[in-house]
Amino acid sequence: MANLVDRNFAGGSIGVATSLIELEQISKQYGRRPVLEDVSFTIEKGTVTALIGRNGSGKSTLLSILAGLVQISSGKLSCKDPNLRIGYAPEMFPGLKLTPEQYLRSMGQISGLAPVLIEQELTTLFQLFKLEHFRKQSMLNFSKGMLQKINLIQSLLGSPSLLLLDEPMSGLDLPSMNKLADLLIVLRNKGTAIVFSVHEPQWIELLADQVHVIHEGKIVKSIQGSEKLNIKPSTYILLSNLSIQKLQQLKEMAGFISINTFKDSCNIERTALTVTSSESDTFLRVILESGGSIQSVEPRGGSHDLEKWMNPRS
Ligand SMILES: Nc1ncnc2c1ncn2[C@@H]1O[C@H](COP(=O)(O)OP(=O)(O)OP(=O)(O)O)[C@@H](O)[C@H]1O
Repeated sequence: MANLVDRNFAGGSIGVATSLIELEQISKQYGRRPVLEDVSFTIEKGTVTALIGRNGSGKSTLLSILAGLVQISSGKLSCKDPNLRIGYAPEMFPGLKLTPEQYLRSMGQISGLAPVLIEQELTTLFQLFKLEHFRKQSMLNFSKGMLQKINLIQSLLGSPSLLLLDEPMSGLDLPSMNKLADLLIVLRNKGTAIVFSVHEPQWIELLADQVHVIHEGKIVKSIQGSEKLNIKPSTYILLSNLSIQKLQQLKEMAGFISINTFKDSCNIERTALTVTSSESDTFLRVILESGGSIQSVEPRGGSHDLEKWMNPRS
């Protein structure tokens, strides 16, 4: 797995389109309650599909269905590749008593991987996610970000041909996010199909070949190719020392795009805030006036008009 990637490859796809999975009007109900309705799309080899939508819109349910863990109530799900190997990183990963090594070796063995291959891959992946020094420690005291890295490593073992990631950037610090993004681009260019749920627009822009917007269990918009995305500049603000109430206030301000709290390498809690560039001055003023500290402010490429997409009635 290379660490260096030409980011300009993002947004393209390789070779002739080969379908791995086709969903035709699938629906899912829990009891009488519809959670997904008439969802249809195809997953092609060597492409990245982003699922976006508000909390509770059905993204995790759709990923669990693709992972084969949840049965559909109606419709048709066809797997076109009899040798399809699926890697799945669910949204929640519990802290276990086991060490990362014990857990990941067991997961590799359960998936039928040879012990030698498991060791090779673990060495590479522990290095990539900077977890070499933690491989023999109990995961009970791991931070959210460390657990997320273990969750991701588990999904990557055995070079899956379909990688399903439920909010993969959640809890990661910025360097780890960038490394993961680089790795996903490498895998995509090698032919892996990736489907991920995401809230942060910068990852959609960087990674996605197509985007499905889910609202109340239905796909309300599908966008193919980054050139059709509605782009506007965004600003990434790294900050600390704000109360939960103040962070909530930021979320409700015009121009808010996404927020992610994580612990940095010195175990200090930081918050990464992405906002539209046109509103960034207002956010900076509110953060400082509320007693927060600002560590960095960076312009980001384009972001998408997620609010508009995710709220089709507005
Ligand atoms: N096992 C379950 N039993 C009953 N209802 C469920 C179950 N799993 C999910 N739901 C409901 O299905 C709906 C969709 O949930 P889902 O987790 O798929 O949404 P999501 O888009 O992934 O949300 P988030 O962004 O918060 O993770 C929610 O209303 C949720 O409460």
